[in-house]
Amino acid sequence: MSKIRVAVVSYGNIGKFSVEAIQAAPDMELAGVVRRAGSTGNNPPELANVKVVSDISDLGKVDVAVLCSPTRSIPQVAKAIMEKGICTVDSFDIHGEEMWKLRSLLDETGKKHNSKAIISAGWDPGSDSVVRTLLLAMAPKGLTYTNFGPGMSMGHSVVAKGKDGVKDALSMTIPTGTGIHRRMVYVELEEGANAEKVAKDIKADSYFCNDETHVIPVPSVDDLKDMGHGVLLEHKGVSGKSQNQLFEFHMRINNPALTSQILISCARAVLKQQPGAYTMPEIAPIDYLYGDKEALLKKLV
Ligand SMILES: NC(=O)C1=CN([C@@H]2O[C@H](COP(=O)(O)OP(=O)(O)OC[C@H]3O[C@@H](n4cnc5c(N)ncnc54)[C@H](OP(=O)(O)O)[C@@H]3O)[C@@H](O)[C@H]2O)C=CC1
Ligand SMILES: N[C@@H](CCCC(=O)C(=O)O)C(=O)O
Repeated sequence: MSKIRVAVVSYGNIGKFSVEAIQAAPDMELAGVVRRAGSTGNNPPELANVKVVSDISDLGKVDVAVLCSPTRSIPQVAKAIMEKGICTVDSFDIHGEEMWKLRSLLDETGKKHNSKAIISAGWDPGSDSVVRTLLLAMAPKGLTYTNFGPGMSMGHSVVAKGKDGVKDALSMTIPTGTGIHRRMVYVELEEGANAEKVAKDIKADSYFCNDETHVIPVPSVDDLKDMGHGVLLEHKGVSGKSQNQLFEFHMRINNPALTSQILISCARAVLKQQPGAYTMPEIAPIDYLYGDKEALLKKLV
């Protein structure tokens, strides 16, 4: 059987780990990497034997594009690629209304151009969304708390890094209980940058404005960086008419490695869907897996 040809779009943390996950997948091959600067950019040594382009059309046949660009650029990047008839997966991490807007946009695009997308497919949103869904099926009434970290939020770090005057940033998520978090943002400033203005810009951003946020200038962000993260998901509720059902889902992880593995599993699943856009809870879990369906189900069920 021919392998699924996968392109990685944007080569930051998630892009790098996505290339590794594709190389480790028995049913996939890397079609190439799409970067803003293409082959003329400063590409790292591990891409020496990989085709690097600035336009996905230069990669020949691509079945799925794994989008590893900053979340706020995803609507534009995904739409343009889906219009070429190529499927996409992304880890867009703005929950609620913004997620729904993206789903609606890509659902319409997919139905028009015969392409498919799985959106918001990292670990949160992503696999945690599936866990939250199952917990509700197990105890429909009750409370769910998602407690992150402590650990590095890639999404928050990208946003802080994007502010004027910031050379590099690390946003640490500190859980304070019942789904509430404190954000410790370490910033390496550009020469002459105004630390107060940088702090104000970060705290005003919608990624940060609802949480207690501290912005701390440091000489080197790299000296502090550790991409570990984790979650404790708690659900206490009612099954039928019986109270006090308590569930916990806990993991400690390398953030980009897990995010990328989930994106690659979604790259396999997306090809099995009808044209349109989906979130992870909408996909049959078996579609994420490599292997014979009957054999897998005999083992898993
Ligand atoms: N749902 C989830 O669970 C998770 C989601 N994420 C999401 O993944 C995203 C990427 O994270 P990460 O890899 O750490 O980020 P990085 O900053 O390391 O990488 C992003 C890459 O995108 C490209 N890029 C940079 N700026 C722009 C721009 N303005 N427009 C388009 N492309 C740009 C660059 O690649 P190049 O130079 O090759 O063009 C850059 O290296 C985050 O925004 C986060 O929201 C991350 C973890 C978990
Ligand atoms: N979307 C997150 C992953 C979930 C953790 C989180 O949302 C946080 O630390 O705030 C990320 O970008 O790393």
